[in-house]
Amino acid sequence: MLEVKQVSKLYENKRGVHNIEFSMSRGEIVGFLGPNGAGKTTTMRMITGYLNPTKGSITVDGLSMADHPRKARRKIGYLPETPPLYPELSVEAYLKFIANLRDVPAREQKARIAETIGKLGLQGREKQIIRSLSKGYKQRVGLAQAILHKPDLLILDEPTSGLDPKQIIEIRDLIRELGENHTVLLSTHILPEVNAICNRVLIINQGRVVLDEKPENLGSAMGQQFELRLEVKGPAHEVRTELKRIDAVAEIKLVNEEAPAGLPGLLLEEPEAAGAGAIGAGGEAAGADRADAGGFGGTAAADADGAGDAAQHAIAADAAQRAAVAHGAAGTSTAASASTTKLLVTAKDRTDIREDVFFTLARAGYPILEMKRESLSLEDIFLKLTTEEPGAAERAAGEDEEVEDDA
Ligand SMILES: Nc1ncnc2c1ncn2[C@@H]1O[C@H](COP(=O)(O)OP(=O)(O)OP(=O)(O)O)[C@@H](O)[C@H]1O
Repeated sequence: MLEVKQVSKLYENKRGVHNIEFSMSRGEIVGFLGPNGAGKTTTMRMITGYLNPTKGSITVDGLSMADHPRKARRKIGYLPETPPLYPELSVEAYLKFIANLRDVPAREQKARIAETIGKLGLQGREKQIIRSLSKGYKQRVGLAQAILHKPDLLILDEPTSGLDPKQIIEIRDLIRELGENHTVLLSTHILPEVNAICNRVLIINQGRVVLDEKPENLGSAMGQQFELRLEVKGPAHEVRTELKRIDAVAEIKLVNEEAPAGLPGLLLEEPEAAGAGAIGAGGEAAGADRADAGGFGGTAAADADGAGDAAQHAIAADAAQRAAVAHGAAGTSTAASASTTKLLVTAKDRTDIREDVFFTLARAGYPILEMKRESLSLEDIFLKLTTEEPGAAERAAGEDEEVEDDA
């Protein structure tokens, strides 16, 4: 549907976009993300034919934007950041104007406008002057002008920017509906919006595409391991021993959720020395030994300033839990939490270990209270990919490309 090949746009100040390349298939809804000034609007304006690329080619449904701009633009509906509305016109008069502008045949215009008004929920507002509409309704009119000529491809530049939460939900629902019949490229700063509507994510930073993935593949694209967060009813050492039997398990960490504020989710390796026998023989004593020995393999967090105290606290808490279990306090509410172990289990080679974990712990008689696959949030990924040394792109652009003025 859309092919963007090695497209660059260089402005006088050398900013712009550099060798952007991606394609979109029919029916896709692609979220286009990037920090301010990354190049989203520049890219969208080139795709819609409002700006000429300095180099590279753009084709829409096989039509080159450079060679057949009029025909190619007819296939595109564009909602710029600020919708091009005429505030003095009524909704109906404005859409009639747009229908003429976009060569909608005169005999079809009335029905087409009525259909579009229905689709965008603008019934009852046909005669209303655009100036008097709320921002959400103005945005609906903006979307109406973008789809009136029945384009295949919709380019929407921050369509929910400046709307209140209710309007955001309404416009999002509309976009999702439009996505059933259109291919959509949608720029936004609202990351949950991408999770809510898009089936692909494109991240641009300093004028370059830095990620192009389906949401479900984001974790592995970022080199994320297969990790499970578990809450198991059973003593830590035994649970850990059972999990170690699984070949595909690479690492098991106990999760301390009682760390002081500022050190959330500190992870502690359980010391090998604390054997099941010792606990069975006298939980309190075994726990106390562990605390004294301070034997834990900390993560980076545990090495941080002040983490030593947190680790001691965690080990003492764990010792108390074990003591409670050993003293037969099971059945009380304290004991219920005391017999629960929280762990983070990492698999070898990104193997899906969920079934193995389930059956292993079930066979051993340790019920899993909660099992959750860890996943990187889009926010984490966005920050990771877009936090770069400022000016790097400009320097790179200056090295290999010539400067051109805005078209
Ligand atoms: N007409 C122009 N002349 C010179 N530089 C420009 C022009 N338009 C954009 N730029 C520069 O090109 C870069 C990309 O801008 P663009 O507006 O495409 O970013 P964006 O990702 O849409 O940002 P935002 O999220 O803030 O809307 C920026 O550094 C911007 O300053």
